[in-house]
Amino acid sequence: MIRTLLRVLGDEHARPLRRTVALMTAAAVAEGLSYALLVPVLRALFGDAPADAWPWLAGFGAAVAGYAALRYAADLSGFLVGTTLLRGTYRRLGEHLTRLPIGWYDAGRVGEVSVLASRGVLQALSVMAHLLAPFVGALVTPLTIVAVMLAFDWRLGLAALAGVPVVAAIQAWAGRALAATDAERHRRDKEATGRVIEFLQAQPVLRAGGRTGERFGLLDDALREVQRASRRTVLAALPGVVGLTLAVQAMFTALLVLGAYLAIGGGVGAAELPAILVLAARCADPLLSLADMGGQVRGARAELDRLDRLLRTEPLPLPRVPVEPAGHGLVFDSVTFRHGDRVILDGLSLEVPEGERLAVVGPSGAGKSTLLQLIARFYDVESGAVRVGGVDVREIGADVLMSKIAIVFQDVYLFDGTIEDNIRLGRPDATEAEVRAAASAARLDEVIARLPGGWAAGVGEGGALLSGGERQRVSIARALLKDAPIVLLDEVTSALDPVNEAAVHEGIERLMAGRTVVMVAHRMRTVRRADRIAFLDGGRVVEEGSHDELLRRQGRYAAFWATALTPAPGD
Ligand SMILES: Nc1ncnc2c1ncn2[C@@H]1O[C@H](COP(=O)(O)OP(=O)(O)OP(=O)(O)O)[C@@H](O)[C@H]1O
Repeated sequence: MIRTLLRVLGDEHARPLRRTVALMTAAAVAEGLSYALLVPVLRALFGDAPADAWPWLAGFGAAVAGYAALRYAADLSGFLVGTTLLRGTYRRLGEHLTRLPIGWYDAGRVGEVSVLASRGVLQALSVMAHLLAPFVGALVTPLTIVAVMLAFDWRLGLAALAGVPVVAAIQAWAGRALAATDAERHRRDKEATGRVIEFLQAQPVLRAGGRTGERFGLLDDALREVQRASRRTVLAALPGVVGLTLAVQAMFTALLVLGAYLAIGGGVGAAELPAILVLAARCADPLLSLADMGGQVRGARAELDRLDRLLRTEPLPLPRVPVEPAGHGLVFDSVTFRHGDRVILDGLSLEVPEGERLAVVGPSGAGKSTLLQLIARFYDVESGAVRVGGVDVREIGADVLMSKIAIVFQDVYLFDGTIEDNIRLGRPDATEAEVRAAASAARLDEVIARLPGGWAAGVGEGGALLSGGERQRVSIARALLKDAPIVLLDEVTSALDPVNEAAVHEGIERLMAGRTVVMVAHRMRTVRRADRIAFLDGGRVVEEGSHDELLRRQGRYAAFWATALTPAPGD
């Protein structure tokens, strides 16, 4: 477990962690030894010269004080290391998540990562802060006591030692029995969290469709399954707990009988027997707590394994020697890309010279958005290459690549802060005047003037307090502020009212000026702004040219607009 912990956290934490475990072990040994001194103390007290007990009592006091100091140092170190590790783990997890391909983030992952990041990491690392010291104590203190018993009377010592494999076997058996139910409970937990997130996010759709009750039923079922799985886990843990309790009591009874037998035969002094029984009782307590702690340690270990698996998911490989792109032209060179088994782009080749505006048109699902995502390296291609400024995007440093690209997506996500905070994300070191200029260029002034708090008004989680068009304008201002030479636009005006649409178009026109642009277009008005159009279908570019050229050709592009512009019956 310590090895997994170190793999998860990195070697820089190895020394403090090892020091903490060493302190905990020393404290546990000191505890065992302090109990052991009871034997000579009692022997002297009940012997011929009770005054001989004084030095032993002083030794006992010193041992207890030593144990207390070591325990304090071990607990403090465990707590400090635990909190440092917690911070380090969150940072490591955060950094790793930002490097994973966007394609990794499917719906199931959201639930999984939420559970892991909230409860999982805490549970895994609480072991360090709260559980490791008692756990080490529960193992090491009884072993020390057994060693001392061996020194006093080998027969009683051997009898106590015989219990060690029994306890270990019961612990291992209980662990195996629980592993399956633990995994099932975790799976149910993840499912339920996914359902909760879906239920919350889909509220507008559910209410509009009158399906709230139905989906709540599914959520309720998932929560009931969690409850059942938890009950199964508790039931599966029961034989282990009862087995351990019985084994420890049986050991204690056996020691009592053996001790009495030896005392009657004169093999053990009458004063030593109670002392040895006190030691045996001190052995039993921590062993019994093992059953309880074992479950928590196992749970923490399972979380740690999950964290380890997540951290070992391959991020997009970073270039060993990053190359600086020379210019801002774009090239797709025989690019093939799949989502799972499905080929989305099939040997696609395309060129966008620096400063040109290319519109990508095609039927739904043709891979238009995927094309944009490959330029920003949200995924790596299967074969071929995407080049920016003549350099394969895999050879460009991630920061450099992202600094060259501004993206305006269909779905705009705003963070719960002010409009200014959200625009500033485009370039955090921009001056206030620059942020305001970007806001004006995206025609956000009128939106800000309407908001009760003006510039200081919050936009709500996900930008919920703004309309769709207003959110689009914020994302355009963000892109304007970024002032990147390449602009990627995923059709942004599909569902806007005329006022918002005009404002958004105006912002976009400023955003595109003098830059290399690739825009996914569903509207004729957007397409006509492009220098060139690529019509995508079946994973390839099937037609390429200007709007007028392609219309004259009377091919797929012309047919596409003819269908798109034909009013539906009843319109
Ligand atoms: N993360 C994903 N996992 C699996 N398949 C995906 C994923 N993202 C997209 N796809 C599939 O890839 C195909 C291309 O998607 P893409 O979004 O690029 O199409 P598009 O041409 O932009 O479509 P639209 O015009 O409808 O937005 C679609 O069939 C989609 O179902």
